[in-house]
Amino acid sequence: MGEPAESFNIDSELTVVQEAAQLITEDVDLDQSIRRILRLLSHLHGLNRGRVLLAEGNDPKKLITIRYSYGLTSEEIKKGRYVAGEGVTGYVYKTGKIALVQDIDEEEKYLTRAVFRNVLPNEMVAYIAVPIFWGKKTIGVLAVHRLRKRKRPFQRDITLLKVIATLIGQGLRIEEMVAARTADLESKNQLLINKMESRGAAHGIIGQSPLLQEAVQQAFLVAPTNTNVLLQGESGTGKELFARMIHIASARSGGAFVSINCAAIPNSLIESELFGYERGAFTGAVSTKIGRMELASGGTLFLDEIGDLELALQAKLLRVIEYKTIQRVGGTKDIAVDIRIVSASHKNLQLAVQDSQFRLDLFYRLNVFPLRIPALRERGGDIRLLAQHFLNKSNGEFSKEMKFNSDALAALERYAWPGNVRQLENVIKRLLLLSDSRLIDGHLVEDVLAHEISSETLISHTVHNTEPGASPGDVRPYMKVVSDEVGEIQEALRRQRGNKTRAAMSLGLTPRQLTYRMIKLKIKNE
Ligand SMILES: Nc1ncnc2c1ncn2[C@@H]1O[C@H](COP(=O)(O)OP(=O)(O)OP(=O)(O)O)[C@@H](O)[C@H]1O
Repeated sequence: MGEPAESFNIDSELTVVQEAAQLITEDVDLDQSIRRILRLLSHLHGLNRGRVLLAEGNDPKKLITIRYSYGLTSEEIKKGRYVAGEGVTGYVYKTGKIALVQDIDEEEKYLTRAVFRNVLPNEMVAYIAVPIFWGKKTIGVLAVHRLRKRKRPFQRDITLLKVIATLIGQGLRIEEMVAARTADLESKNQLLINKMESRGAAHGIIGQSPLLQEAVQQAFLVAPTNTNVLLQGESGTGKELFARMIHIASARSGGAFVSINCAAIPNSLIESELFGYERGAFTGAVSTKIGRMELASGGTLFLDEIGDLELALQAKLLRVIEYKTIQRVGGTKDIAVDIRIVSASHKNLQLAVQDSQFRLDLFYRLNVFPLRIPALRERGGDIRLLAQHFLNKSNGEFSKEMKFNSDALAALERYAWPGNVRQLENVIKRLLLLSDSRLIDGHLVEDVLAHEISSETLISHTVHNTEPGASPGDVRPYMKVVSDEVGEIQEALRRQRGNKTRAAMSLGLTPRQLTYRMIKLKIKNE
């Protein structure tokens, strides 16, 4: 690169600053603008091979790379990567101080990494690097070469470069804000379109993916009939939301929606919960209690985790379906009930039937209309919509105004979500609380997801322990067909250092379900 005529009067400095300010504030293409500024610095002031190095978001490795340059080859650009503290450029990035190397051949810290020495003029060459700030934080470095022999004082170059670095910092900030705003508006837009177009959205079911929309359509198809529905899907996929939607969209919506989780209540208590009891039926039954079946009469009974219901109770449930009557525990009177049953299971009930764990006749009665709720990993585009939905929700809850940048949404989309929508909601809350800027970026998302239990472990777990032919979505990961459940729970507790909530999550259980299983299997949390 030829050196320009020596021109260092104040006018040419003002020209550069003025042009730079104009380019940064007016030009939409920041790429072009920064390159033109670097070109001006070279042509008017002999500040050559200008480069702007930037960190990638909140990169924990603090690596900076050349993002914009003038007069560098693509090979040189590729080589220009520095960890914070490395060489002169890394030093400026790490400390936020200015560096002036009067003779690069004499400076030990100068790495000669991006540009080989023989490419530069065969005379004394200087290197100046100034930090680029974003508020008080150093986000990058602006660096140039110049001939040592030029008469222009270094101090003037440094002052000029500091002003230019400030302008570039502002430009980057504006660009980031515009990008975040655009990403934010785009995903809000999508969410609104979804809410307008999807029938499920009126019931809080967010998602546009074909598999989810198909499930929603089927749910609306079956809702007005009196048919029993069996919802199958992994934990946290939204089975309860579907059950409620079916109830509300049915002619029974004036009646109650009563739900019971068969896995969360000990079998010894389920019977009295479902059927109620008469006063004096057992010690402690001081007054008559109406059971959930009676409460659900005229409405819908949601039996969650039906696969966990023990065989004796399965027989009683079958009787209710057949005769449409119940007897309270300790009672003799038949009480007529008019209930529609929507049941749900993460287990493959057909396999449970084969294993004689579930009655075939009851299975047929419940499975009149099977509805499979897809796992989140099968619902690609829905992750963005759901993430935005939960971000809006959490912003309201915590009085914040956080946004995702596009990297954050892409990182959320790459993850396989073994815990499905429930896990996604938890992760979004955590991101909102952990982010120290209003913009949630991809690195923070990756950090938080790295602490989630690996989906591969869960999925391979699922597949290994499933009978051939069963789809992974049908079996909850923690539920092995041949299971060492005690060992598995102990291991999860050990890994989570005794934290039951986290251990439950890693097993795909709710904390209540875990507590119940621990009591049932006599597991102590040591
Ligand atoms: N499509 C969706 N749109 C919005 N929120 C959803 C959706 N699916 C699930 N959720 C939310 O995710 C959480 C888990 O959903 P839900 O309890 O219905 O799942 P589930 O399949 O019944 O889980 P489990 O099998 O563990 O009982 C709830 O907070 C629910 O509101």
